[in-house]
Amino acid sequence: MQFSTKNFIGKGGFGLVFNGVLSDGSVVAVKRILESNFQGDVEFCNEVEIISNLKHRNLVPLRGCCVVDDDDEKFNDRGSQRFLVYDYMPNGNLEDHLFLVSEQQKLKKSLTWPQRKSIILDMAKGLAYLSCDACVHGDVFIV
Ligand SMILES: Nc1ncnc2c1ncn2[C@@H]1O[C@H](COP(=O)(O)OP(=O)(O)OP(=O)(O)O)[C@@H](O)[C@H]1O
Repeated sequence: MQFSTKNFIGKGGFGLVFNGVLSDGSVVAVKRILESNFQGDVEFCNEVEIISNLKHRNLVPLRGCCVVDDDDEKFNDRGSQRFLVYDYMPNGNLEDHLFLVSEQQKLKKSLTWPQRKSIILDMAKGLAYLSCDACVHGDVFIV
């Protein structure tokens, strides 16, 4: 399965993220998992099912997943490609808003302290919801 580079949004620790549109017209972010050979397809789908049932206003909704068998283009030792499909968040990532690194970003107004406090409280509410549901996030860092 190929994605056009013009739809590339960003890269994270686990894969590349592309912009896409579903048949119902909704805009999504599709993450192509690059390093997924630590678990099998069944475990992967089970975990995705659990996560897709989590609903909270401060968590990006996971719409679903896709596992494609592809022997020609191996992405892991099982020969399958894995994709996670999320609602598309149009305002960019939080790190860029917090740190305004690029020249283009520096032209924007930096977040005020009350805005930053509100963001961190919202993050804490999202994490509290996850911990109540006995999920381990494992990908939140304090910098
Ligand atoms: N749902 C989304 N909507 C819009 N853009 C997204 C979405 N998810 C990810 N992105 C973009 O893709 C980039 C990579 O996201 P990803 O979740 O893979 O990694 P990360 O969380 O930024 O980093 P890491 O996985 O290393 O912790 C993000 O920085 C963001 O710009």
